[in-house]
Amino acid sequence: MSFALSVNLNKIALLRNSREGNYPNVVEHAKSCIAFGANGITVHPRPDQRHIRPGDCTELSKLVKPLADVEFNIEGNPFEGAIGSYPGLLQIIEQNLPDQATLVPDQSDQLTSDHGFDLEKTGKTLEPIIKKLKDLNIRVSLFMDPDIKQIDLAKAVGADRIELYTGPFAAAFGQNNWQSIFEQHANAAQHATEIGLGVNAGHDLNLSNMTEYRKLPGLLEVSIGHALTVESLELGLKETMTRYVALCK
Ligand SMILES: CC(=O)[C@@H](O)[C@H](O)COP(=O)(O)O
Ligand SMILES: NCC(=O)COP(=O)(O)O
Repeated sequence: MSFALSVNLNKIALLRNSREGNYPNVVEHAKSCIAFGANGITVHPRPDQRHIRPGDCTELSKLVKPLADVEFNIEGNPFEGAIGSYPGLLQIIEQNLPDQATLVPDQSDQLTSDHGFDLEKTGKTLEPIIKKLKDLNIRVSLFMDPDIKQIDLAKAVGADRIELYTGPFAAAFGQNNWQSIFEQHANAAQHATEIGLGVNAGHDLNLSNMTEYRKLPGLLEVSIGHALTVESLELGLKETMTRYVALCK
């Protein structure tokens, strides 16, 4: 059992954006996360630019792409076009050529991601987008609920990987029904692996619930941001990263 840890920097950018200036510095923070063992850096720009901005993607891409063993992952809604100074997710991806693009079916005004794709509705529109990204040598992952039928459709539209949406697991963790939710995720992950899809996971994972989620069969990568940022307030970034790196082994 060993999988990659990609650190999501949205919340570092959110803190920076609360004032003028560049403090905390997102790129310096990325360097520290990498020095403490991160295998990847994730960003999820949104049209309101409340956290990660297009310029951050450029700077982070410059930092991460020359590093052989660290990946850059850009997440977001591919159907979001340009709004004001926001150029749209696909343009950001095409300009920065990340190792991985994780496509997420958010509404533009969503507080955070809260569901996977319904590919019966959006599969046909996604298919050419996925092909275009893959032609640019970008690995494409789709944000999905643990639903076998939908996962089959993810394979059919050409995705390389799925990212299982772990919000409901995280919300249930420690209560009576978390094991049954984990079971659903394990079945979905097993099935995805069997049909040739890689399995990533993310949303509200933390040091506590990762002690169980790390057992997911075939898990290749977790992306973690919100809790990791909060935990580092108490533990410090180095200790927090050290604990995550140990959980990912
Ligand atoms: C797809 C996903 O689960 C994450 O990207 C998460 O939504 C972080 O985004 P925010 O930081 O905007 O909440
Ligand atoms: N893809 C999930 C992600 O990047 C981080 O989500 P969260 O830990 O901020 O909830």
